[in-house]
Amino acid sequence: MDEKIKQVEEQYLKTTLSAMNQSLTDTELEIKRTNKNISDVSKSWGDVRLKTDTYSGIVETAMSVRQQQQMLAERENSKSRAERRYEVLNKQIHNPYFARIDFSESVSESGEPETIYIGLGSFSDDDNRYFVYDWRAPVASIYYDGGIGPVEYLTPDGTQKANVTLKRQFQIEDGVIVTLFDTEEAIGDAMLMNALSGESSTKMKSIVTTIQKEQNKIIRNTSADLLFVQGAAGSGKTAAVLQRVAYLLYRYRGKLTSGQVVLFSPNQLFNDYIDQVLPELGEQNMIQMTFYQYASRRLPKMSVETLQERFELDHVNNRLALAKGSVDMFNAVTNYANSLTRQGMKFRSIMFRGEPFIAKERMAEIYYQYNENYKLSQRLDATRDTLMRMLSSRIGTEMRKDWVDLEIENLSKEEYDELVGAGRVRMGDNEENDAAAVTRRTQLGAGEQEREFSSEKAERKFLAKQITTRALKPLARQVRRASFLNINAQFIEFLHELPRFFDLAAYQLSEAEWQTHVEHVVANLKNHQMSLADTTLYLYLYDLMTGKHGERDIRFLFIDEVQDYTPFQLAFLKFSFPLAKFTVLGDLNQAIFTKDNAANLQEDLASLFDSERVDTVKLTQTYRSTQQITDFTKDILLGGQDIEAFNRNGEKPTVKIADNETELLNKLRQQLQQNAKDQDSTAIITKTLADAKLLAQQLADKNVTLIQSENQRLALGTIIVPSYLAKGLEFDAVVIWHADWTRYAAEDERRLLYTVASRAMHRLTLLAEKSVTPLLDHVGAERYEVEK
Ligand SMILES: Nc1ncnc2c1ncn2[C@@H]1O[C@H](COP(=O)(O)OP(=O)(O)OP(=O)(O)O)[C@@H](O)[C@H]1O
Repeated sequence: MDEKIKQVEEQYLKTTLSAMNQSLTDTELEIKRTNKNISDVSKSWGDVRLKTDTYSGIVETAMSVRQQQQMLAERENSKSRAERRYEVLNKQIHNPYFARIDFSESVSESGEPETIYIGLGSFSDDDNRYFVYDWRAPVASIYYDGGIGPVEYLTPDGTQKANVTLKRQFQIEDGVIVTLFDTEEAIGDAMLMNALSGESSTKMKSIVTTIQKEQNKIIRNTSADLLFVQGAAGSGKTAAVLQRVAYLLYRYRGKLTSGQVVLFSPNQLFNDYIDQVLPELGEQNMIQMTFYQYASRRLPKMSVETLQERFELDHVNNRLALAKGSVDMFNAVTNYANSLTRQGMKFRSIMFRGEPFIAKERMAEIYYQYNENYKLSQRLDATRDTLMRMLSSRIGTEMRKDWVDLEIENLSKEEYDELVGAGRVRMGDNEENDAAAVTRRTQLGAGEQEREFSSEKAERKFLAKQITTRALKPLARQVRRASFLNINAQFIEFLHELPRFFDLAAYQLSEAEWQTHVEHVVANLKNHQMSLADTTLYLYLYDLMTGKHGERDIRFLFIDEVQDYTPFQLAFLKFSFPLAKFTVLGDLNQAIFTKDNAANLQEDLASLFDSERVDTVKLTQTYRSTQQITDFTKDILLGGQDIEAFNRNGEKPTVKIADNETELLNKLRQQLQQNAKDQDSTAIITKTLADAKLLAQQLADKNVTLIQSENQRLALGTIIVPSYLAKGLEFDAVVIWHADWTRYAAEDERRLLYTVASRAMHRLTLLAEKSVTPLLDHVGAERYEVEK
């Protein structure tokens, strides 16, 4: 690189850093100043004069307290703004920008090009001179989208044309330019290569400096209601989508908070893996959860099938699984619920002291007394109101009953005092002594008081009312929570009635087969156990019965590993987050739970949205693994043509074969030693949890961490992890344990083998007993080494 260019850039960096330093000093002063202001305001509390003798005095006091509070809040606010700015600047100053582009705004324009620098955040001085632009600013899109020459980029006001004359990339460390080079491509391969050759860690990193053109499309899409991202393992779906969250928070700043963005992730371990990316980009994390957490949280009394159970034990026949996970089934539930506006809602009597207080038959009469046009939610609200009124009107009769007399006679002194409110100290009376508390106490009058009754009869009446009201309280709660709806019975009835609403034959199911399955579901339900499919069905029915409208505050919803969701689950999520724009990421080749059933997922999902507002982006280039590993893993698949390896070289994958398990274990030990020597973090991936546990015992002498639950943390070094928990993660080196016919034989395990093998970044080893898995049948012999 020309020495002169270097000098110019060093000068610019110097100017930027000095402006940043100035701003840092100013901000520090501002923090100190607001700190002082805050302490001044706090001190001036003493000046608040308490005038509490007259009404106007109280009002005056309250106003003055209010004013002080407001002042304090404003100062605190500007303090936290300044503190945040200080924090950001402190980070920026080490690495203020990573790129420069020169461009003229109109393609035909021949004037002086504009120069902008792009960094993690924008920076301008007091005169509003922009030294650095945020990577999310519209104009920064040019950097990611193309090379030199004419480009277009989207601004909130429409498409803008520009002519790019220079693209320069920087690596700045601790305020010093380490490298800089000009490029004509979108993002120079050198920079990407540099990013990809590093070692893995237990935390994913942001890709802001090397976002690829296709990824940029995903990140900046604001028009689609459903953005479907389909891409091979390691093609940067997750990486792009996290940048997208950061982008959206910037694009809609002031209108969108991270609490309005939800990400559904494959497991908790993965949540832990990605939770540093947004903070690294200077944003707060969004809400992250798994579908299991979302569903099971709502059914605390049920034991909902876990990830492991779903993977290892849930083998209901495939036609059943397909039927239950279908959009047809979703529609069947909707239609069934609609039929309940006319008849068939199931109720539970509200019980009191062992007797029906309001019998279920009476409840049905009330529920169906409203006219036909009432929707389920309106019917429920009206029924609730009526039941509440019935409860209140029953207090009068109930309080004359014998049980009430008996309770009054048996009242202890404490219970009596409690009921009449004698000696009760009002909240806060003895706790605070600030101006607000004093004002409140003055307004409320004296705290402690004895209650006196005019006669014994009045006392009895008072007590009886208190006791009855207290006893009926749980019933009122039941009414409010609609627990008089018998959801379990309704769910079971729906299953039995299904043939009226669903074409079983379309899924090659006979009615007898279905009813047998229903018996099985009912038996499980009695033991408080539910499969994930049934849980979703149950919750949807429940929401329809109770007229829930979903969480309307959520604006963006992301689903990672969407191929492991059923169309039913997705339709349910659409129903539950009705105002959210969806971004879903998936790779049908990694469908390890839903297997072949995932084939029509994209169509099914798209059918839930306005077709005009569905966009699809396909990523074919993979970044995670070396060329050798990608070429090997894509051949495991039958249709892997769409996967392009990134040109990063490494060793070929190795298959190591042993005659028995003891020998296999020896080979594993040797491999671990080798990997440790090369400073690779290794994941030994087993098929099942049982395998992982056994192996952990066998390797007890080694420093290995067994990951057996998704609630654990990833550890550096060597880990043992069952296949279904390795989803979405990556490791320097991967060893597939028992890559032989004992674990990977059936055709439907092809995707599983691909999924686990594609976790490797630099080194992949398959350990097999006797012979390697037949699922390598399409992998050319030249793609891997064999060691016997
Ligand atoms: N533009 C990029 N620049 C640098 N690294 C990238 C880029 N895109 C992706 N990567 C890296 O490639 C690896 C794989 O990316 P990611 O995990 O997002 O892929 P994925 O498509 O979600 O994979 P999978 O389907 O296997 O979970 C990560 O280490 C990520 O940081």
